[in-house]
Amino acid sequence: MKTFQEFGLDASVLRAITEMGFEESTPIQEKTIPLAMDGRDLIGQAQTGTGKTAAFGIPLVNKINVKEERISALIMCPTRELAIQVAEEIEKLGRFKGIRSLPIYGGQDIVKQIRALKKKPQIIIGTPGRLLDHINRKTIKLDDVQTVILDEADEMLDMGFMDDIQSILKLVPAERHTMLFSATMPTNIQKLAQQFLTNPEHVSVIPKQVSAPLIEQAYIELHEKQKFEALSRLIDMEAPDLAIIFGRTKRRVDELAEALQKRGYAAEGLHGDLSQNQRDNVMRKFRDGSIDVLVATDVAARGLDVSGVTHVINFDLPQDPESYVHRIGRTGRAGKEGTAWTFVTPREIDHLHFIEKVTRHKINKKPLPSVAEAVEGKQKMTAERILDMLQKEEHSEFKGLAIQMLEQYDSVNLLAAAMKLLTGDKKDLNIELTPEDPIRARKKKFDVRSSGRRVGGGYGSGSGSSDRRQGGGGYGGSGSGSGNSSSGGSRYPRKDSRDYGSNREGGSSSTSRNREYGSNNSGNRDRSRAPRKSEDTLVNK
Ligand SMILES: Nc1ncnc2c1ncn2[C@@H]1O[C@H](COP(=O)(O)OP(=O)(O)OP(=O)(O)O)[C@@H](O)[C@H]1O
Ligand SMILES: [Mg+2]
Repeated sequence: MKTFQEFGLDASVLRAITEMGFEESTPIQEKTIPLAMDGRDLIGQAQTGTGKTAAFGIPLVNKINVKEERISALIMCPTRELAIQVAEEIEKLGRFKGIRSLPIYGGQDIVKQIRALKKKPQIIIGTPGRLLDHINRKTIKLDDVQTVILDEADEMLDMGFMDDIQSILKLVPAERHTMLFSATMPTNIQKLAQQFLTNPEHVSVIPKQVSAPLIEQAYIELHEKQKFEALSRLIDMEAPDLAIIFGRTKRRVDELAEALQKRGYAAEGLHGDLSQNQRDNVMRKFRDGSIDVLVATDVAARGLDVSGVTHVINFDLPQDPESYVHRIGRTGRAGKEGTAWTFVTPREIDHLHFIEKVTRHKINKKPLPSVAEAVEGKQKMTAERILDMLQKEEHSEFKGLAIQMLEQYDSVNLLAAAMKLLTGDKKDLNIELTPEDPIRARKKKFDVRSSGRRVGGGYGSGSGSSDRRQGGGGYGGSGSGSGNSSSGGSRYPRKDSRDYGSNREGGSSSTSRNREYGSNNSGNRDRSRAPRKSEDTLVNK
């Protein structure tokens, strides 16, 4: 791997990279940075957690002229959380150079944003809907934009942002540098690239396995009713530093977060029905460790990067392999190890095997954790906490008392009693969650063709039987020929059960919302735009 010194970057950018603790470039960075520094348009594809943000962030920050008082770069992201996260990374990269960047997303006070825009940021990181709001209000002008980056482009299109993205791109001067990053390369992404990129270089760093290799994957077969008990035991047994638990619906997430709190875990829920403030708060707490369990819908599956997530638990099986890959990709990031557990009810086993097949990764079956294992895990945790305290030497005020007690009592008994107190008893509350329907593979519908398009193809797997009618320039089975309009019936409705609608920015522009939700003719998108009831009733049954 190349060191960052070898790219010929600005000293201030190098300093920022060093301060961020990056020593070597990741494969996607090694490939994209030189191309981007040459001003080449590019399409980038790489596994989760491999540094795609810095892959475009570094050359971008390197190139920006800090004297510029107008917006010279625009980054588009699908969700608010991602806009904030990407903005933070850009901010870090640009710190010593003095670059001004600003995230712009729906749900945040627009007046505040307008005020912040007056500080003349050079880089705007935004979600398409809210960006368009500002453009219409003339509070954002794109006349001087020289670089455009689309992050998680496939997700943006799946969320129905195609029209918005096109409107925005049409307003950016044609002479510009454009980079597009996407996990998959379905036809609509290829079309978008054709329309808006100039002779792009395809950069894909796709190993054989779809998911990051550092993630250990396991599943537990159980009944819906056993799930919560199993989860508590699993958390106790594994003692995660930080864990993300995925639930299928918003209701599920709310109930689960509350149930975990009742049991004494520091958990909170994250889904699209929360206000922006609430969402920011939850993410802040999770990042700073004041909660260690984040319960989320798929809203948190894409792109989110929280360091120290050691465990991902799929409380409910994800709807499709792609979602599985993104969910588990929240751990095992940046060269660290992680563990992913998935709960599967007996009726969902076929679907799990389908996920294994498409991701080409074996998911090992594990038994339900026993009470003994849970207890042992908790005890170990307590011992670790004590040793930790010992090392920090912050316990001197107790020493006097300890000496006194040791004169009267046996040391082993004393310590055991203290440990029991510290471990605490799990409150044995009876927790009942509303059951979710199982996901089942529709043998016919989950055919290789649709899977090849979404995942196999997207990750360049090109599994032998996938439909390759359109060849799909270098992306294996990507060109399955199921464009939006033709895909309608045969594609499985991957979004229907997701926390989806309100993940979009709650922008103030009703016009753009109408456009986003209403008048597009893609069967797939229309269905996913259905009212929230669809969350609770899986179409995929
Ligand atoms: N060269 C590097 N060395 C060490 N850490 C890095 C390097 N580049 C990026 N990172 C860190 O790796 C983590 C993952 O990066 P990032 O979020 O950009 O991944 P990603 O490829 O966009 O993943 P996803 O597909 O999930 O969006 C971040 O915390 C980032 O700071
Ligand atoms: Mg990313």
